[in-house]
Amino acid sequence: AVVPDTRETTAGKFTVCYIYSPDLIERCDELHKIPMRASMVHSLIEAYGLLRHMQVISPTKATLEDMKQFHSEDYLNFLGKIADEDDDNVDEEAHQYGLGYDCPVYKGVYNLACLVSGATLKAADLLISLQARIIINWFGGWHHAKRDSAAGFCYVNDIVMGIQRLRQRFDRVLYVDLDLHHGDGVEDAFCTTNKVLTVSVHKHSPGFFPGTGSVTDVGVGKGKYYSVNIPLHDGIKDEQFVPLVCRILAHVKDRYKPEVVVCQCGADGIAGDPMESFNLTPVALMKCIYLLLSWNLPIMLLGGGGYHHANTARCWAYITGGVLGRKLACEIPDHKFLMEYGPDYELQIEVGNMKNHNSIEFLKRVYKQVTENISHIV
Ligand SMILES: CN(c1ccc(C(=O)NO)cc1)S(=O)(=O)c1ccc(-c2ccccn2)s1
Ligand SMILES: [Zn+2]
Repeated sequence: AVVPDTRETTAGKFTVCYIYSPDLIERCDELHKIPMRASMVHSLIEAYGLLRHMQVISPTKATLEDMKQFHSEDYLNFLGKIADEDDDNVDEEAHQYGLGYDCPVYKGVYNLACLVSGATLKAADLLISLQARIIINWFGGWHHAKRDSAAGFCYVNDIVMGIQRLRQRFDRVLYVDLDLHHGDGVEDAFCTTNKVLTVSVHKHSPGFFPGTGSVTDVGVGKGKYYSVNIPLHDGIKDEQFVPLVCRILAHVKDRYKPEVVVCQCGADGIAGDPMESFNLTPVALMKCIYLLLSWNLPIMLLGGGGYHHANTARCWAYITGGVLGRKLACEIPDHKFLMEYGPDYELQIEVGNMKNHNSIEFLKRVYKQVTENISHIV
């Protein structure tokens, strides 16, 4: 595996920036589906002593103007209205903006939107200003949110805003989505342009959220063939996932010659996740990220899904250590959330024994279709 050098950059002492602020963590801890996950991720990275090897950058809140670059004013005004307690007819309108079940209405949601968007915009600004080559933001990666609605636990699409910001300085942006779910919100935002190439590898099965992202979904108009989808079935393991994804990414790199990379590293495909779909270990994500790092392009790593909180923290701490070229102890270090890592208290995640529904023939067919699509990239 290629490990990036940690030589000093021209601009500063550190090659790797880590986006963090207590306020950002507290807001993310309030997220309905992943309570306290943000604190667990940050605490484990801190407990492994990794913060001293990175430049820790506190994000600024996105303004309404910033968020209007992607989201509709109506939607943002509605999120703002929720913040005002006295407005009780919020519930009727809520559903038209995708708020309700999966994205519950709650008072702090506008503040969350500003912080989460600001964090990824800050990451983009750091890459644009050449202040660092690798930016880590485990509190972003909300890939389902649409221009005028929340979706799939995502209230705002920080990734789309970050990519739009990167486009002010870079001509061709590559977006890679390693989350279990199709990165539909990001693909939708850029499916008509050849200036952003989106690659999403995900579970694609009847009735599985969000249902989009088939291999024939290639983008439209000028964006045709600049949306790449790698649909998979339940049970895929590292040994099949890594060569498939890395070979496809290598083809994309050769054809598209991206200038900057954004990678969503959702951990809900890791064995043991309540989504019970893929059977990956963090090593699979790490190997895909090492390939991206080996290209020596400016890159932003984002979080995303991950519903086994301890495994998600294990995964992103492991990736953070890998990016820094530092080996992490197998034993989870003592820290505030140590008890969550029982009974083995180890960093490593054992692969599960679920059935693998991805036959060799199926994977060969997907690979053939995807590389056929990519061959049209000019
Ligand atoms: C809204 N859904 C999403 C949306 C996005 C994600 C995601 O992680 N996207 O990256 C996950 C579930 S959903 O309908 O599939 C589910 C809601 C609740 C689910 C659940 C809850 C507990 C255990 C297993 N699944 S899945
Ligand atoms: Zn997901």
